This record gives sequence, C-alpha cells and structure tokens, in this order.
Amino acid sequence: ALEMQLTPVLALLRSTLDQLQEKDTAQIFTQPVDIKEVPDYLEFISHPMDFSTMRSKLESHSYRSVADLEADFNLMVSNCLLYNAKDTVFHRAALRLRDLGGAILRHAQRQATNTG
Ligand SMILES: CCOC(=O)c1ccc2c(c1)NC(=O)[C@@H](C)N2
Repeated sequence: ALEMQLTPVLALLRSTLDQLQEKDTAQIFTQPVDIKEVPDYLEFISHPMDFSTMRSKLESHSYRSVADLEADFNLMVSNCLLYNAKDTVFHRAALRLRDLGGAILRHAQRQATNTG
C-alpha cells in the first residue's frame, strides 16, 4: 500500500544519505560553501549543493526516489570538481567521494527496487 511504500523509501533515503556523508571525513561538504570565504564561487557555480541542504530536502519530501537523491549528490560533487583545481585537497576529496558514493547509491537502488 502507499503508506507502507513511502515509509521504507524515506528510511532508505535517510540511511543512504547518512552513509554518503560518512565518507566526507574532512567534512568539506557538510554546509554550503561560504560565499564570504569564497566570494567568486557563484560566478562559476549556478546551483550550489551540500549535505545539509540535501537533508532538508529529504525531510521535506523533495526526494521521491534514490535517483532524486543521487542527482543532488552528483551536483554537489560536480560543483566541487568544477570550481577547485585538480591539485587541491577539495578536488581530490570530490573524486574520492564520487567513487565511494557510487557503490553506496548502487546498493540503495537495489534495495529500493526489491522493496518497491
Ligand atoms: C573557511 C574556508 O572554507 C572554505 O574556503 C571552503 C570550505 C568548504 C568547501 C570549500 C571551501 N570549497 C568547496 O568546493 C566545498 C566542497 N567545500
């Protein structure tokens, strides 16, 4: 039934987001990039994304599927790869998060398919 279906999806999305955020050990994706610290950031990045924003969107039912969550995760990683030069800690952290996150998202999609 719909109410049964929605509960597992929300719980699955929350668990997936928690697992993704665990991989951000430097916690550079925890909050939005601070425009006071990085004044030119919005000249390059039109749609900023971070884990706190993703969590708010999740709790306000903005994500209806693993794919919806994955889209914002990929946006967050892509923004970091675009703005930061290849020889920076930020760029390297984004590559690592992308690779570790990929496995987590594939597993979550399998669970969603099995539940649904
Ligand atoms: C206190 C200074 O913090 C930053 O300059 C800073 C802090 C966090 C950042 C970031 C910059 N850039 C980024 O692309 C994303 C991933 N994280």
